[in-house]
Amino acid sequence: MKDHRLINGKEVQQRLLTGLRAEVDALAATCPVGRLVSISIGPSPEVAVYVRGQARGAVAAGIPFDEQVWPADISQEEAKRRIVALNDSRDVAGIILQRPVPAHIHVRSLQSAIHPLKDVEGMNPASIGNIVYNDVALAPCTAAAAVELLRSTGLELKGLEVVMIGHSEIVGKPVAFLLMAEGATVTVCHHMTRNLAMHSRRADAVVVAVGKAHLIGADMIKPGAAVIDIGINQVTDADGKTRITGDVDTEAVKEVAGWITPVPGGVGPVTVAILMRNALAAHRRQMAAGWLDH
Ligand SMILES: NC(=O)C1=CN([C@@H]2O[C@H](COP(=O)(O)OP(=O)(O)OC[C@H]3O[C@@H](n4cnc5c(N)ncnc54)[C@H](OP(=O)(O)O)[C@@H]3O)[C@@H](O)[C@H]2O)C=CC1
Ligand SMILES: Nc1nc(=O)c2c([nH]1)NC[C@@H]1CN(c3ccc(C(=O)N[C@@H](CCC(=O)O)C(=O)O)cc3)C=[N+]21
Repeated sequence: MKDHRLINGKEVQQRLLTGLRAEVDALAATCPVGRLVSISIGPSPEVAVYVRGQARGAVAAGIPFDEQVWPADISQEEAKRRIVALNDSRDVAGIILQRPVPAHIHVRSLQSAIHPLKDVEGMNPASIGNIVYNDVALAPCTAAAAVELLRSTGLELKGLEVVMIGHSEIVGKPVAFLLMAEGATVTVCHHMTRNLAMHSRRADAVVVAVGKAHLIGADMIKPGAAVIDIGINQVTDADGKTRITGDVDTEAVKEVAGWITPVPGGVGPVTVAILMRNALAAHRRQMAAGWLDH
């Protein structure tokens, strides 16, 4: 039997991608969407899983996907030069720089080199700044995915008491800003928070992005609350097999929560769909700015 407490991220992904496909197809005759360029620097297994998902999502959305893997020993200057060339290419709709990058690369400097109109991850400081002004069309993908999943519960976001656990630049902070823009009351917790459970137990919705398996147990969640689990952790079972799990003890929390996103099959697939939505939004902004003939 289907468990209605478990939110199906794949279904949300498909719904988003189907809608995008219609919009992308409608543009094909007048001003077709350019390619989405994925940049990985050196090989990385974490990134490979994500990029595979992106390539599949791009096919479903009808957006050309250009997967580039730059040498692990590329210099900062050469990487920046290549990004600037992509900024200037008319047939590039968007650029995503996959993290992590090798230690000698200054990731923030490279993110700043991506033009804000092509910044599909919303990680350029100018893009992050837009979010503070409630201009949320190009928000960091994972943060936007968490909000989309919360929306899919049907809960009224206005006035919702949300606890965000984790305050990184790529996830926790943007989630807090996006939810504030929706009218939620947001508490942000992190590793210096004195009593995490005291905060999380009060919340109508808990969003978790920490990177610690089983951080959130059933005693930390108010009955009926929504739980959005962003964490990705590799764990080894008793039989020696490795698998991916989130930050939430899903089996236990599902007994008290009203809704919960599983890992895998929750936030991850929706993140991919949001990246495609951002690519289309970037394309439309370039059209509006007069960068493309149409
Ligand atoms: N599904 C997806 O699309 C994505 C998933 N992820 C996953 O989400 C997780 C978080 O990623 P990211 O934000 O980049 O990670 P970071 O390591 O940058 O941030 C982790 C955050 O958790 C906080 N924290 C650490 N320990 C605790 C604790 N015991 N209690 C409360 N807060 C704590 C840290 O606070 P402080 O800084 O104060 O130490 C920090 O703000 C990871 O598992 C990552 O793999 C990330 C990106 C995309
Ligand atoms: N600049 C940047 N932005 C990111 O957002 C970013 C990044 N770099 N580097 C790597 C991490 C990781 N990440 C994932 C997103 C989706 C899945 C995903 O779709 N996972 C599937 C599982 C896929 C499978 O196992 O084949 C799921 O959860 O169901 C996984 C991982 C984004 N990250």
